[in-house]
Amino acid sequence: MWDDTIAAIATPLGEGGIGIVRVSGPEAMGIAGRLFQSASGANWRMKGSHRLFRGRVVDPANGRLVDEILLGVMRAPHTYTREDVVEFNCHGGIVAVRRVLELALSAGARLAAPGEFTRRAFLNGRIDLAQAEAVIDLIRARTDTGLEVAAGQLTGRLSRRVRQLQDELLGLVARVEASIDFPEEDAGFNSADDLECGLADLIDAVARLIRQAETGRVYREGISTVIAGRPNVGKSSLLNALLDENRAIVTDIPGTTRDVIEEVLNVRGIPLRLADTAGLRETADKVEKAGVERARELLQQAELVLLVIDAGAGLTDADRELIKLAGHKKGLILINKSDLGGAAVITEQLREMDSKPVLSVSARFGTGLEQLLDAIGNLVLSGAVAPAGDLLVSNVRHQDALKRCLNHLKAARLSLAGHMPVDLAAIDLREAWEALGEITGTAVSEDIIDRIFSDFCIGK
Ligand SMILES: Nc1nc2c(c(=O)[nH]1)N(C=O)[C@@H](CNc1ccc(C(=O)N[C@@H](CCC(=O)O)C(=O)O)cc1)CN2
Ligand SMILES: Nc1nc2c(ncn2[C@@H]2O[C@H](COP(=O)(O)OP(=O)(O)OP(=O)(O)O)[C@@H](O)[C@H]2O)c(=O)[nH]1
Ligand SMILES: [Mg+2]
Repeated sequence: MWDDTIAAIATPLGEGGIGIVRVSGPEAMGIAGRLFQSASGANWRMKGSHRLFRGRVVDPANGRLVDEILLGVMRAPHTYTREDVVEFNCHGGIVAVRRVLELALSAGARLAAPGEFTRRAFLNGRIDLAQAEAVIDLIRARTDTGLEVAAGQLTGRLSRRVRQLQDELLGLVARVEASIDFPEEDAGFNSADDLECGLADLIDAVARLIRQAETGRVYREGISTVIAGRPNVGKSSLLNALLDENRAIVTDIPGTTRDVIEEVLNVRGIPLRLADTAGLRETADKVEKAGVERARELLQQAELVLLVIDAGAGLTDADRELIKLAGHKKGLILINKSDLGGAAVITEQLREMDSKPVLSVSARFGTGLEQLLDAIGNLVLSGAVAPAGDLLVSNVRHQDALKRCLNHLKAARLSLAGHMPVDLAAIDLREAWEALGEITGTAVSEDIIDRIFSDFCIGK
């Protein structure tokens, strides 16, 4: 437990219905006592936990009324942080909420660091590290599916599975170590076979989680997608049609888009991070040139490319070059303006080039867009081994720990199969166990904890 008390604004700054200042720590009740006057006059400090009291916040320095509020009172240990917590539910607005925070700070609280409430929940043992990370994933989720994956991890689903694997692993370690201590009793082949079986099962289980992790990551982080192509082919029109709003400027003048325009689109539960870019061409215009450079960079970085071709213009040499440029990338070729005709010829020409899957669309008339969304979903989740409702590892840090775990398990299997000294296998199994512990936070450095929580927002 900590001896200091932290405070922060827990709601977004701006005009809103309610704004909350949250205070946690041993002095939380004392601070509320100095600032809050209950409307009923009753002594709120004596009345149970998890209650709301109506009253006002008064500046103790001058006795001036600051706001009429509801005070939430939650007593340790059954709180978010496991410490005493009070929440000032103020009228939403920048001034009232800031003033109440300032008063809490002058009454003895310290401004909370990003993620510090959740960090205390972790360090005080209410949640483990994977659950703490799920809190931020939940806040950042951009689709229902992303939310579902995060919410599952918040309830400790992933943590339970990891602990289960750790237990099985400890069982194996115990048996291996027993054979070190009493080698003569372990002469029988059966127990060695048993051990290898148990190890093989564990390897399968961990490998499965790793295979599914890619799907989890996609739901959590989304897919960076670039809409690229020659000028005037209808890239911005396509962005607008997909978003169903006039987000980007569309004109019939080639070179209209200069800056990158980014929006997130929910495609079958996957957050598609779409970037509309400047049409790719050589140009003397300084501004357009800068835009073209950014477009090229994005084309290199993006995970998915939607390469747009103008059906009315036919397949040009510049199109062919772009197709080659994007050759190694995951993506689709979209023949836009299919309402003008000519798409069939281009499709045939593209088939000869043996490039990416081809779809005909018309951004202007909205045709082919459903097929486009399906194709993107299939492409992104191709090889997906799990539906979203399954337990999915979605965090790269967890994925990385699982991979190291798997490597140690395989090393242990090798040394057992090669009849190496069993101590070697025991060491690898222990390290595999520790790699799993990094996920739940039982074996993790202060550095990693710092890095995880510094990514949170203030007040969480
Ligand atoms: N006003 C408010 N809303 C909020 C939060 C909050 O802290 N305050 N939360 C967070 O920011 C989230 C809710 N999460 C929470 C999780 C656990 C506990 C808690 O008190 N847990 C106790 C059990 C309390 C009980 O049921 O008696 C415990 O686990 O011991 C509170 C909030 C979202 N909404
Ligand atoms: N007939 C037809 N015209 C379209 C279609 N999509 C876009 N256009 C027209 O094509 C022109 C260019 O559209 P934009 O969306 O600005 O093209 P762009 O690729 O973003 O162009 P730059 O930003 O200059 O690279 C506009 O006049 C659009 O109305 C379509 O599906 N059919
Ligand atoms: Mg454009």
